[in-house]
Amino acid sequence: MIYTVTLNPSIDYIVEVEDLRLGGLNRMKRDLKLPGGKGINVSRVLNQLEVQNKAIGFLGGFTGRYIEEWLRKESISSDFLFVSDDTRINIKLKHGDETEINGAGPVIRDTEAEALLQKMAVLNAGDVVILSGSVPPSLGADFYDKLISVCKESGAEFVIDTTGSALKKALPHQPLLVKPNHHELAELFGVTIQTKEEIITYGRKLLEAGAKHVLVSMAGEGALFITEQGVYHANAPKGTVKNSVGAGDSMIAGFVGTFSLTGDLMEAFRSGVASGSATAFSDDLADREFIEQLRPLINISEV
Ligand SMILES: Nc1ncnc2c1ncn2[C@@H]1O[C@H](COP(=O)(O)OP(=O)(O)OP(=O)(O)O)[C@@H](O)[C@H]1O
Ligand SMILES: O=P(O)(O)OC[C@@]1(O)O[C@H](CO)[C@@H](O)[C@@H]1O
Repeated sequence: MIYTVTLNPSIDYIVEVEDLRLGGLNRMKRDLKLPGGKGINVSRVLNQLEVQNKAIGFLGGFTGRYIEEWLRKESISSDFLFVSDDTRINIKLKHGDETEINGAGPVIRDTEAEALLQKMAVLNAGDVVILSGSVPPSLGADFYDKLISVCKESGAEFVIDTTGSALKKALPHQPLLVKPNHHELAELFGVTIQTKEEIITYGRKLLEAGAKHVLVSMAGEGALFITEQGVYHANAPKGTVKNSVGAGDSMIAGFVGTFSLTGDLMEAFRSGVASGSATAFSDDLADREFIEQLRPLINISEV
């Protein structure tokens, strides 16, 4: 079974304005509320790919109920822990460019945190746990360490999609996959990255530190896949970007979902890129039909 863990879900409030006037009254041209949070996005795309999975994490308040109801309507299996504070609302402002304003997240009490760890007792060897996104500040920076320990004790594999020291600390525990974008990779090492060669150099360092597979996404430039066997590049198809929020999560869903169904790394890579691009070219996350349409357009070559 694949589990996605979203410690800090959100309603993504997508707001489009014609011309952003800071300090003035702006009227929305269009707005849209979507369930969000990285693990939830991964679950929604896995569901499109008909890969069985369960979404877990914390939800709270009216915003949490909105997300729970949405997931129920999409028949996404979930087992969230309900907390007393409200799940956050993240603003995604489209004004020619994309500006994001993400909330810090609700207060999670110690008893609630403990109860989530208890839920993880269902894990078995062979399961894959996808740990994605930020950690609400009240949980403490080491909460991912605790979740990783639970995964390791049960023999489950884990994927981690986060940044900074939480990602660094996870590497020696041999995550099945890490997927920084090229900016996050540069930030992780405190460098600026200009070329594909530099991405490969720093991507390899993640392998050396323990990751089993490394995907470095580069938005419209596609992605690099770095493994013990070699380094591969995939192009991204061309299209009109509608909403790139969740493109990275879709890529993880495509990769992990296809890898779990086929065990084929190159097909998983292809599926990851097709899913990421299908989301970038959609208002909401990618649907199955669009992912299938883009899949043949992805060319993979060894670097
Ligand atoms: N402009 C684009 N054109 C085509 N494909 C795109 C574009 N942006 C994203 N993608 C696809 O999605 C994948 C992941 O995108 P990106 O590198 O932006 O990840 P990310 O920064 O983690 O995304 P996000 O944080 O917005 O979810 C890319 O490798 C590519 O396949
Ligand atoms: O604040 P975090 O947890 O880092 O990121 C949260 C978030 O920006 O990530 C998703 C897209 O990847 C959105 O659905 C959501 O709003």
